Amino acid sequence: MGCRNTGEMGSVISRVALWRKMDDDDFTFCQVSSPVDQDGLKTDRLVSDVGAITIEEESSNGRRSTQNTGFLWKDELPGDLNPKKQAMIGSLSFTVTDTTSSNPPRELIIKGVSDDAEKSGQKLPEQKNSVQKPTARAKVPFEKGYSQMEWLKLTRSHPDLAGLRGQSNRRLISMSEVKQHQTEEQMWTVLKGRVYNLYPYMKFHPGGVDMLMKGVGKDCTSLFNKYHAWVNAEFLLGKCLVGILDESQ
Ligand code: HEM
Repeated sequence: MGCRNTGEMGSVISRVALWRKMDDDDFTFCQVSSPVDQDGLKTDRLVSDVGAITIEEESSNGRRSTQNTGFLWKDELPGDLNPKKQAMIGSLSFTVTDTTSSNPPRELIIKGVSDDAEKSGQKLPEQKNSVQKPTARAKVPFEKGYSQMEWLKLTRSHPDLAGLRGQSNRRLISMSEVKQHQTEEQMWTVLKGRVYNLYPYMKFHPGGVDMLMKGVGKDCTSLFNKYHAWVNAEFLLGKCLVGILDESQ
């Protein structure tokens, strides 16, 4: 593997590529092609534009503006006392909300103004994106021995977490049958069209037993998605699969 230097590096910022030689684990720095010639993009122009973007913060009681200071945050007051931070990056300006601060809520505003529009004094509409403070998550400390790691270990070692006793887990199951399984050891739920026995997972659920109990005997898909759509339940509960929901009934 090698590298080429095709262009003259006229701009202040030179582009450097890190290449790893596959054969000897050695690392080499070298310049890569000129900003214009490879993909037709005038990247040196972009770099200089970036150097002129404005980042400014707007508080609920008004906006301050500061000069182009290059690609830097400008803090005129120390720490949280400073309601404004600003940096210039060409014709773009950013307003950033600090949702963790105890100050009154501020909004995130990202606006882009073209050089031409700026020069002609023409004002373009601002784009406002409100940033929502996430709701506090109800952390439930897990009991010793009931971490997700322990759960994964159990799924690998337990022969029948679903309680199938030899039955197939591809069987079609009606909703009324799901409702009947709300007993000790058989706590069925429907999640994304599949029927699971939640009983073995109860004490491992990071959201707590009470929360998971809300899903027993019914389709918990919407509750599940409300709290953690990103959780890979198919993987976590794979060994608890009892069957497939029969949606025709
Ligand atoms: C049906 C299968 C379910 C599985 C496999 C499951 C799995 C999980 C996992 C892995 C987490 C940790 C997520 C994280 O830290 O990012 C979690 C948290 C949580 N789950 Fe579930 N869950 C299920 C159902 C439910 C249901 C039905 C509810 C509500 C009724 C619920 C409520 C919660 C809550 C409130 C948390 C937050 C706990 C925290 O932030 O520490 N879960 N769940």
